[in-house]
Amino acid sequence: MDQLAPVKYSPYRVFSAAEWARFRADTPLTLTEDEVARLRSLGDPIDLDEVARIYLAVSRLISAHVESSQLLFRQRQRFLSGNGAGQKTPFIIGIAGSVAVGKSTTARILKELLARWPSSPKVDLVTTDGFLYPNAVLEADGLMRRKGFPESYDVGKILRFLSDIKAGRAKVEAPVYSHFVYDVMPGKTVVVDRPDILIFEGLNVLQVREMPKDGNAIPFVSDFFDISIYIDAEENDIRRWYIERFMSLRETAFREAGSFFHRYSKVSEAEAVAIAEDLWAAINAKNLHENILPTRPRADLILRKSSDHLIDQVALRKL
Ligand SMILES: Nc1ncnc2c1ncn2[C@@H]1O[C@H](COP(=O)(O)OP(=O)(O)O)[C@@H](O)[C@H]1O
Ligand SMILES: CC(C)(COP(=O)(O)O)[C@@H](O)C(=O)NCCC(=O)O
Repeated sequence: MDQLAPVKYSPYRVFSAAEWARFRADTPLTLTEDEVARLRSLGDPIDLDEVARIYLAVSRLISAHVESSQLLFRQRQRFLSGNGAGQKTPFIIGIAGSVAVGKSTTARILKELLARWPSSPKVDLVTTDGFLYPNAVLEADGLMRRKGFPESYDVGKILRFLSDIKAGRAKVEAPVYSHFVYDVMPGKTVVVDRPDILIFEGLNVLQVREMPKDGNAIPFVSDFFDISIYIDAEENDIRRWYIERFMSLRETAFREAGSFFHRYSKVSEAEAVAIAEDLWAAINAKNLHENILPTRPRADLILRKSSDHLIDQVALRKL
């Protein structure tokens, strides 16, 4: 008897961008070209076509999840309180991926699109960089070249923040980071006040940790997510985007005296490229290999970019 051909099982169904675009169905395009221009990060070429091709279907899918979780919540409340009333808790979306892959643009576009759905008028966005330990602490612990690695974040603070949000608490504060000064801003916070959706974006949001031996399991950050997205691309492309962004910032933000990288606006172009390459290789690429890429299989949705920064493939978890 013939051997059965080995079947490759994957928890994902993979779509080309053109196939994925069809799931937009009749979702209206509610953003303008100017709004997209305002939302995109430095070096990201995203335009209205990309929003229509990829992001409308993503927002439609997420919105279906939001609506069904709101329905489930009301039904559950009928069991708990007898009348279906009660404070609904925010739907949380996690967005993960490498440094310089374009997470912030995706997060900002989704924030605007999702806020236009009737089920989720209030959408907040928080980035995990605010939860990094301040430079003074990282310096004292010898972790300045480990920024973005798991040990550089106050994970307890992240878990308390997300658990307050999920508990339905009003006016929960999140700390804020400045890329310009390259540090957490002392005393500066953003207030998250019972949104319909919270988007929580950062390198390490899908990370798992070792279980403590004492049997008291601590939750993972991703335990609080209702849906998660990983932004993916070839490492060589991400590296190039990182270096190009560094070189553009050298012409703009780094020129200002208060910028942490100000000194790099004064070195030669070749030296600046070498510095960016070193930051990429010694910190961000290492973190990508060790801590970020291994979390990709945990995402519900993977948006894969090609070398032009535009999404050419979408993988959706089947279950
Ligand atoms: N040194 C810097 N100075 C100013 N802005 C920066 C700097 N580095 C990154 N940014 C901006 O910070 C945001 C987050 O960047 P990053 O953490 O690399 O994630 P991503 O590129 O995936 O959004 C982006 O909008 C980027 O343009
Ligand atoms: C601040 C970051 C860790 C990103 O943080 P995130 O918002 O993803 O938590 C990253 O942009 C960074 O600064 N990495 C350190 C190496 C570098 O300067 O590129």
